[in-house]
Amino acid sequence: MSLNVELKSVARHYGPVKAVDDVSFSAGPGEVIALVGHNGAGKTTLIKLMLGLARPTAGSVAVLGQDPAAGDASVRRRLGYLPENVSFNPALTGRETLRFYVRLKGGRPREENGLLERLGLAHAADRRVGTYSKGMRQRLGLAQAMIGTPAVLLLDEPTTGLDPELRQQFYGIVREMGTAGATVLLCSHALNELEGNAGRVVIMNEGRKIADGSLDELRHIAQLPTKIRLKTAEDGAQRLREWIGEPARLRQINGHIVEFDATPEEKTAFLRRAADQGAPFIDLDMVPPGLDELYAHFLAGRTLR
Ligand SMILES: Nc1ncnc2c1ncn2[C@@H]1O[C@H](COP(=O)(O)OP(=O)(O)OP(=O)(O)O)[C@@H](O)[C@H]1O
Repeated sequence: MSLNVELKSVARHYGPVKAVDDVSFSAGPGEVIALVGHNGAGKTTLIKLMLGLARPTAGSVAVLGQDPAAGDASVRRRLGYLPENVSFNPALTGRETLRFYVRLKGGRPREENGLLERLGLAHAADRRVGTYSKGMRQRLGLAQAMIGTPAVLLLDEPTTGLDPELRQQFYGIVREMGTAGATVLLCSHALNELEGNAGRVVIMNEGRKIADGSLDELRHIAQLPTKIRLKTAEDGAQRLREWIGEPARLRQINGHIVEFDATPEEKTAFLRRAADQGAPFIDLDMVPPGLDELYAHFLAGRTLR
């Protein structure tokens, strides 16, 4: 598979601060990747390195096969970037703003109109940006990043200021971009919404990459327990408790719902036993560890490599 982004042992130091330290990372077409980490973990610096706005102190960065800091305009045109804090000239309309960026980036003539439509801003296209809500400005920022259908899209905290419905629309657009072959890197603190919207997660801590993989891969590495929640008939809780055994592990949620944590092996053994013996429950939910739990696990010091 060809790679759209390839970082090899990259470091970026600012005096004594190791903003990025020995990070290797590659991404191919169609990958939607969540880049997560505490404040100051090095996420924005990584994005700046990929944009060519910062040069590595050590190691190499290649985006679309080129050094992004070398100033090759053809590579820059194929990169889309939504900064953390978008700011536009409030006196220009949405359409004028986008038209300006389309020209700057060498986009298609009148490309702004399709983008305004796609981002749900057509109705406000001729209003001044100064009158836009935060969510509208954010969508205008995304439209700007999508000019020229970029092969690599770098989005820093893209859903800040968007309400839940707009967030869903936003992730719909991100999925479409990924399906069309773009590499999308989403930098965010909103772990719960990244789950299900990013196929791969990269966790940064103090400039270093401490985990990298799909949620399933990270779950496999972390070996965190799955929550098993069982529902019984109104009068069946006691019988279920006795059947499961190990009362100390059980959490009684209410009169007929019991929950416990199971390692991957215990989960399989439990399901086998339930199928063989006809367990006394009427419904079962299994909740695997979420990204927030995996994040906490990897930050606790168990590094991937
Ligand atoms: N131009 C700079 N000069 C000095 N230090 C810098 C510079 N840019 C970043 N840093 C430092 O490098 C570290 C990583 O910063 P970076 O902005 O990459 O983190 P981040 O993960 O994006 O954080 P946040 O989630 O708060 O945006 C921080 O300690 C920051 O203060």
